[in-house]
Amino acid sequence: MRIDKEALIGLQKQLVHCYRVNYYPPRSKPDQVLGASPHSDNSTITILMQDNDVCGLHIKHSNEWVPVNPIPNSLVVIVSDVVEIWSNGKYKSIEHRAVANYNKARISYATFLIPHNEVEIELLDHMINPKTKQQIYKKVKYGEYLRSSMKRKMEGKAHINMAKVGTLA
Ligand SMILES: O=C(O)CCC(=O)C(=O)O
Ligand SMILES: [Fe+2]
Repeated sequence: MRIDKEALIGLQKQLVHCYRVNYYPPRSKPDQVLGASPHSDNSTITILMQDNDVCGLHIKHSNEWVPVNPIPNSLVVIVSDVVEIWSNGKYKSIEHRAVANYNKARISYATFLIPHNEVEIELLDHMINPKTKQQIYKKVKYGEYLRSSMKRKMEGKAHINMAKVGTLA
């Protein structure tokens, strides 16, 4: 995003990490249950650790669900909504879901890096395309963005619309 590390940390005002452990019990009919519904994360970035040998995470790519199979001793870094807003849609938050497995339990550990509640997130001026000058996102207070997205049920990326120009918050 053509921004140095210190400035990036400054934009968050405070480095807050939220942590979630997801447990997907074994299923006899995995295609009839959904582990985690399609969503993008409302954080800045998410760092995910998955079991070394149990698959379950899928990302949406070109309108298809693509499995992200675990690579031993590796972490998955997920670009999330705040980066999409800062970059005016250039770096998109990735839509993902988790599916259950036949007779096999899975655990994933997610760390969400989020800005301080009072921080106003808005697109960075230098991320505006000089040709189109189009501004996709408006200024939103992170705490309000977080609360508004948590009030909704997870429906892909529908919640990021509240930060779009022309949408009444
Ligand atoms: O279990 C997974 O692989 C995904 C979990 C997830 O998307 C989340 O906790 O936000
Ligand atoms: Fe997620």
